[in-house]
Amino acid sequence: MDGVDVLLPGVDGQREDTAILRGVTTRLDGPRTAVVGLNGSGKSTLLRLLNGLVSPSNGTVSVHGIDVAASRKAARAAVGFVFTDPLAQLLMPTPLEDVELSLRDGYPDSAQRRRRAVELLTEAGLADRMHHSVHDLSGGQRQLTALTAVLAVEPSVLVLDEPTTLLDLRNRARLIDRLDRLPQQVVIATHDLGLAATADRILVVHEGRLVADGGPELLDRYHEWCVSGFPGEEASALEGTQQDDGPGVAR
Ligand SMILES: Nc1ncnc2c1ncn2[C@@H]1O[C@H](COP(=O)(O)OP(=O)(O)OP(=O)(O)O)[C@@H](O)[C@H]1O
Repeated sequence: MDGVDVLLPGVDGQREDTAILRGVTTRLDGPRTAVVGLNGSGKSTLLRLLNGLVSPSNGTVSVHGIDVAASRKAARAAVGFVFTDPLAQLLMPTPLEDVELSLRDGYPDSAQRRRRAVELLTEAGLADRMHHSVHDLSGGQRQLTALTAVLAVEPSVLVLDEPTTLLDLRNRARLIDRLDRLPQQVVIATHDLGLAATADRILVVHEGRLVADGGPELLDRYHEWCVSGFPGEEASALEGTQQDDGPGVAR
């Protein structure tokens, strides 16, 4: 297991008896991985396998040597997950309380916990919103609050599902800069190809399969596939477009 951060050997991801992913075999060992694919291709399912939110119907998922299905609690501690919809994970009435909740194990002293929570929210640009109801925050402020609460527990892997959908350009740039400076391994599912381009590795998921794996240069090809059809797809939106599988195609 040395050097292996996240390993998915031959995983089939299943949700409520429906097979979504088929035979995904990969090892996510680089610092920044972006998962791209069309709507419904299986990106979120792939991400959810990493912390046991989805269980594989076949194969095993391990994160830093932890078998996710066997040790769900340990996997959830290791894998911080930021959902597309921040309200799905904000449990407390205000950002301050939510971040304090995340810090309860690491900071048993309430005054220290509060100081640390204020510090983290200030760093995230949320100093003037930390006492507001999370329901009164903008979508982007909620998303930044959720990210702050997840990072507060210092997970070793950070998984983000569509983290820029609610952000304005300034906060998007801030997020990209923040992710860039994080020590954690980061895995992102996104339709934001500018964000994906900041990753050192790109995985392309199509119809539940991992169809390509490569560096950021793969994004040009992915863009083309979105327009003209994926390798092996019979119907092509642009007739006569050459579909050269070439390097980078996983299968
Ligand atoms: N709980 C579920 N039960 C059955 N099918 C599901 C369930 N959740 C998702 N699916 C289906 O699994 C497929 C993949 O969904 P997933 O959310 O992984 O896609 P995605 O690539 O993240 O899509 P998007 O870009 O639209 O967010 C979709 O066809 C979806 O309808």
